[in-house]
Amino acid sequence: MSSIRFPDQKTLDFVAVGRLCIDLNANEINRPMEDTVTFTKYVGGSPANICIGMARLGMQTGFIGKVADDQMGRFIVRYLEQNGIDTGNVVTDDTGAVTGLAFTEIKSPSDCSILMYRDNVADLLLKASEVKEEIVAGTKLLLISGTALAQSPSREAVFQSLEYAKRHGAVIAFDLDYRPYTWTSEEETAAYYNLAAEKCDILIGTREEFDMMERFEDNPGHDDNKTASKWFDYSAQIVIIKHGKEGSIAYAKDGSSHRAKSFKANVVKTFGAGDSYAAGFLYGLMQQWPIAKSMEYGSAAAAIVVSSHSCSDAMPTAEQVNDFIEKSNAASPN
Ligand SMILES: Nc1ncnc2c1ncn2[C@@H]1O[C@H](COP(=O)(O)OP(=O)(O)O)[C@@H](O)[C@H]1O
Ligand SMILES: O=C(O)C[C@@H](O)[C@H](O)C(=O)COP(=O)(O)O
Repeated sequence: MSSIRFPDQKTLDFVAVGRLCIDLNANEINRPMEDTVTFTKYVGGSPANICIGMARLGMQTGFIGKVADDQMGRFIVRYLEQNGIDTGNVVTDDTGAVTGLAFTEIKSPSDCSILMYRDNVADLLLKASEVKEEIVAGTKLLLISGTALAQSPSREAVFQSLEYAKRHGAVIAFDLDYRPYTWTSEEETAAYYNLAAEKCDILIGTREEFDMMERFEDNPGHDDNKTASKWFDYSAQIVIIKHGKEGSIAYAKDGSSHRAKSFKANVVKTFGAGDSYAAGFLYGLMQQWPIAKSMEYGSAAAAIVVSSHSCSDAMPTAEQVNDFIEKSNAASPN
């Protein structure tokens, strides 16, 4: 059994809070940005991608965020609605803020980077007073994402969501989603990440992201077990540390640990791996599957997304993930 108990009698399974942006993914792959001239537009932003992933897997979902009052903002809201995501708490900015853009550079299947345009973005202007208590009260699982902690007022909006989630018994997952360019100081970053993490039941991050959080601590060996153990003194029940293609390791409050390998994939680009992994893993936990099976599901969803051109639009359905796992296991048993 999964060690997490989700509340029942809620109208939504999953609500994410944070950024709604646009990804512009290079069409000409395997070359630098300087030589790239055309891009395909997708909805992006890590929490948006995870929410779309959960919706594709059949979960009842909703989003708390802010979009620009422009064509891009309307494109985002329309796409969420087409995917059955409740947009009742997606607020439209009225200050002239813009939509965040992420241009992706795909130099090779293993060498990808992102060029972010994030000055005066609408997503960081979500206010605490704009977070509706009823949407958080009505969900089994709330996901927060670290980038929304980078500035006020979005930072306070995240803490308000956490307060509502605690008040109404929602399980809270934190995808660390550390994007250095959004932050001004490493000390400030670590302080706010740690304050938020103390309140969360599930922490998911890469080794590098946890290293950033351990700025004030002593873990010179970057020991995963040491990293995870600390959080069990707070609210955490599961801590996952991701290691890219090397797979991931989960630690649970009951003292168990679980490793997941990555699946073989025809990798087009590396981004999107973490978001699809989070969606697949959280979906598994919500089915009350054991942690190891949920991790396998997340890894399979990630392999599907890294083999595709987009992040959001490539999020798989449960049927696609099941089929992928079956075929992969048949091709290379164990
Ligand atoms: N090249 C790859 N091939 C197949 N699966 C991958 C690859 N890279 C990552 N994954 C899967 O995605 C998961 C998350 O990837 P990771 O790179 O650690 O996260 P992030 O995208 O947040 O940096 C991994 O645990 C693995 O299962
Ligand atoms: O999060 C963003 O703003 C950009 C994403 O939409 C992007 O495509 C990406 O980087 C996904 O990140 P990952 O899943 O952590 O690899």
